[in-house]
Amino acid sequence: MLQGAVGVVARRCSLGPGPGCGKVVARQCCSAARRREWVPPVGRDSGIVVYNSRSRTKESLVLAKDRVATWYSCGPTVYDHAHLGHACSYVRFDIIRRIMTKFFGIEVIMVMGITDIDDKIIKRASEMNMSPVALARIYEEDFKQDMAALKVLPPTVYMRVTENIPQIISFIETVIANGQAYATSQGNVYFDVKSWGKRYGVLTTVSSDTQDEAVNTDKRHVKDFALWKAAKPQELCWTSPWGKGRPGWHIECSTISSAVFGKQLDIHTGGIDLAFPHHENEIAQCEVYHQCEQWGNYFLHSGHLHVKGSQEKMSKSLKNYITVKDFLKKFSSDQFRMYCLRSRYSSAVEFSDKSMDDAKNLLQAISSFIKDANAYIKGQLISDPVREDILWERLANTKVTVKAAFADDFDTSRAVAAIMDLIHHGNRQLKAVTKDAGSPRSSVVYGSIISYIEGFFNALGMSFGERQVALRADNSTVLSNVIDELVQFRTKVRHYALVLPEAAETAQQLMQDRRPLLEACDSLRENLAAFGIHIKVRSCHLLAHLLNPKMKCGQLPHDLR
Ligand SMILES: Nc1ncnc2c1ncn2[C@@H]1O[C@H](COP(=O)(O)OP(=O)(O)OP(=O)(O)O)[C@@H](O)[C@H]1O
Ligand SMILES: [Zn+2]
Repeated sequence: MLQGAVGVVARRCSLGPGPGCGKVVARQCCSAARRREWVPPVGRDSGIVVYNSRSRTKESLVLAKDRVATWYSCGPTVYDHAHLGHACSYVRFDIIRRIMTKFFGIEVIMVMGITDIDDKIIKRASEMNMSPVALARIYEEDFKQDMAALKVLPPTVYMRVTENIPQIISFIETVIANGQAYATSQGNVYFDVKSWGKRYGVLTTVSSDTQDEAVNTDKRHVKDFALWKAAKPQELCWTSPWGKGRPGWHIECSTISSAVFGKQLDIHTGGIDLAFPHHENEIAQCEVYHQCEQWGNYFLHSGHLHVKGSQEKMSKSLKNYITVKDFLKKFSSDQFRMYCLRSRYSSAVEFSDKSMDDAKNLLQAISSFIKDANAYIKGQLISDPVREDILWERLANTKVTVKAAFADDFDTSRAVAAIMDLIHHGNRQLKAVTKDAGSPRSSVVYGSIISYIEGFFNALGMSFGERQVALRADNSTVLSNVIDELVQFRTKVRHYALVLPEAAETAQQLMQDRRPLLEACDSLRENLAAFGIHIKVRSCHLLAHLLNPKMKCGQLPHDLR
């Protein structure tokens, strides 16, 4: 594994002279008025330079904890099949994640939020005459399957919005208590953008200074955005201090990220369309909630995938999309990955048959080189003598170029070009001849080249040659999600069965009534254990307390011991 240069980073404020500036800094050196400037975090330099949308320039990626990156990724809104635009964004970030892990030794802890309640979900569900939650579950599962088919590594955890409503409500309460949001008589809660002032507009140049009174709405100002939306009649909703309703879009990600990582977040990613307003609003909310100066140190945005000749991104609403499933009927995930590798993650890309042909041809060239080199090593391909010294040097240079390209904002196209150049030289030396002159074979250098090239592509989520692994990801992902659902269902049933009233007599009776539920949970746990699935039960003391603060462990139902 190649390791990036690391060192403790204690930096000078980049803002130049000013009160308190110019010395070795933590973040607080800059006045609020100039706060839109990004301040390098204190931590360890990863050895990678990234384009940071927060500072709008390339910066050294400094991680708060040595070789550990906390990463929040905005996930999909699950109301339809994923298309190639989504695939492009998630595959590109998957490549980045793999580069960080495999080439720079960084452990990535990634959280992805799943938007499983929103206007589009509600609309589609009503068209299909089903509940929004059921619809969302179907497309969430579908998304996970598509990602597995594209060999995108799952995040460390997926977090659904609907499973974090109490956390979202309490987050909003804090933003209100900190004076930056207001509830209206109609049961909506808005972020007060105007009074956030110059702090608004971190990622894009937008002004909060609008005099406009909002029309036909209960907002104070046009730019104010919803943290909580009052429910329309018949809509799925949750009870809140502001009445029945549901969360706004931006608050979901702020809450979920904060619930897992607190106020420390190294990397935040999403497609470029999310920079404004979504990420801008997430930043505002989190900085109010955490009362901090800089939430989210690095914002990385992927460029859009366009259909050739179109200015518009591939999108469901524009109906100009190809679903991942349809695409994979014609092409392989390796071919799509190669298509993605050929441009930098942040640039816009055109999708066309020609671009897929180019990706296919490159893969073909790599495969045929690996085949030839293998044949040469085995003595099935006879060649004139090889200049080994040149090849060893080429190989060493390629490794240096690849590492440098990756360290430069994950320049995958330069890295692939370096590999293709190595292949070009490898091929040039393999001059097939019909007559074996008995000269010694240069097996080791070709073996090393193959091993490096295969290692390179495997590290990026692809596979080549004889060692190609048949993926059975689809089934295993479905199974693992089914298990998740089952375990969650069991947890809910147990929690329900364990909540008892204070009055001892009623509690005893209810405990008797609910015993079958707990026994069923118990036997499910035992039965799953037979398949190697172990559900951990919470400690006896905690459960004892839940059940009845006075009850002793031995008195607990079987499942709780
Ligand atoms: N054409 C595209 N190219 C690249 N990334 C895209 C494209 N379309 C969506 N994304 C990204 O996919 C991720 C999930 O997006 P989301 O589920 O919100 O889809 P969406 O933007 O609603 O899609 P659509 O516009 O098709 O309705 C986001 O990070 C978004 O930026
Ligand atoms: Zn988000």
